Amino acid sequence: MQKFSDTSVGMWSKPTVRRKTKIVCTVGPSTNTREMIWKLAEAAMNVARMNMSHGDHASHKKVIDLVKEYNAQSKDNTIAIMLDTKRGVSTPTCASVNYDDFVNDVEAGDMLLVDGGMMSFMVKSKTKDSVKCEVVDGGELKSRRHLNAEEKVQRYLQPLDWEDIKFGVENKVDFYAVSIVKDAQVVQELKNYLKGCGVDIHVIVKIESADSIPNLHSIITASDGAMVARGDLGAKLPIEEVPILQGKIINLCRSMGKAVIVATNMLESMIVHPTPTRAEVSDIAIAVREGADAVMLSGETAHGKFPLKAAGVMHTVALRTEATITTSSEMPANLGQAFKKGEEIVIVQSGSQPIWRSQSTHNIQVRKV
Ligand SMILES: Nc1ncnc2c1ncn2[C@@H]1O[C@H](COP(=O)(O)OP(=O)(O)OP(=O)(O)O)[C@@H](O)[C@H]1O
Ligand SMILES: CC(=O)C(=O)O
Repeated sequence: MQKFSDTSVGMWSKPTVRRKTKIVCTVGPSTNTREMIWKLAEAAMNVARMNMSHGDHASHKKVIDLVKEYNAQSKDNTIAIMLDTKRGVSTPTCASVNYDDFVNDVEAGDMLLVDGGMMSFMVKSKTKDSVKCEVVDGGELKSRRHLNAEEKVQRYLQPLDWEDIKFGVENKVDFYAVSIVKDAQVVQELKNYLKGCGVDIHVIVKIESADSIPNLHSIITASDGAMVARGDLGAKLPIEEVPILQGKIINLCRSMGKAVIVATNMLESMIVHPTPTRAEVSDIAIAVREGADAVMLSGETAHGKFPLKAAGVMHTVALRTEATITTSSEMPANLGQAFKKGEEIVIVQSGSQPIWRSQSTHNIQVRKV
């Protein structure tokens, strides 16, 4: 059990000035109590994310109920609920992968990246149900680490994903974040299913594989928004491509009137330290200036020592950065282009979910017709 030295919520009572960029907080062992959800909600959280790689349905249901309880009693604040359907891997002694076709999808010579590239294994041989590897970059294999097989694992919705999706429908969540979407078909399949269930759950595609990059436009068109999942992106593509892709995905989403979340490592050092690095602060400010609708905390709020401080830093940095964005000097990239004399334009208030856009600086998207 974690010991929390984070008693700092009193430092920032519920913000009186409205922040426009939304904050997604991953709820985990550090924050899954009534007290912590209340404090996070009052401090900064707009969306509670549950990572289905960890915990079980019973523990996630408890969090969903607490968030709904908070919403029911709160007069002026609503927290949205997001299920991240990603599934994890491994036990501490012998790695096992809960991906059905894993053995068929890898070949001798493939490099497997573990825990966002912290370790790598080269595939040597395989049997009907196991894969033998040589350790290339070693390290400590903790439980439930992610494993990426470079470009080989072609992802589609797995039986376990469907269990999570049905769980989300039963519990009326607001968003799914769907992992490793290779093409728009996966999104369509899910959207059709949700339509059949008569529920209004928005689908956020996680852009986290090189495979999805050529199909970005169609994937995002089919979805309600995208998440720049920098952890996996950085494990599968050269790391220097990540900030470039972040800018591209944000611009694309904005030009299409879709929500966009920037995720992973935003305040990573605050998992163990009470203050962030200056680089982390800049990272949040850059995402806000680039036009992200939301920024996300992962381990910082899920299992960190200072979840409330981390949420507070994200709040103040986003708020301060927004104050420097003026519509005259910092118009979205697509605006100048759209307003050429003689061209027809449509102005759309993007996103039907007020949780994302109603108070956003980035809420008006313009595109050519
Ligand atoms: N519901 C939970 N129960 C237990 N631990 C959790 C839970 N949610 C998150 N964690 C812990 O917090 C860490 C960070 O959460 P996060 O959602 O970033 O997951 P991740 O496994 O690192 O990867 P990803 O974000 O790529 O899915 C996890 O690795 C896990 O140790
Ligand atoms: C959030 C996530 O899944 C990633 O960054 O890979």
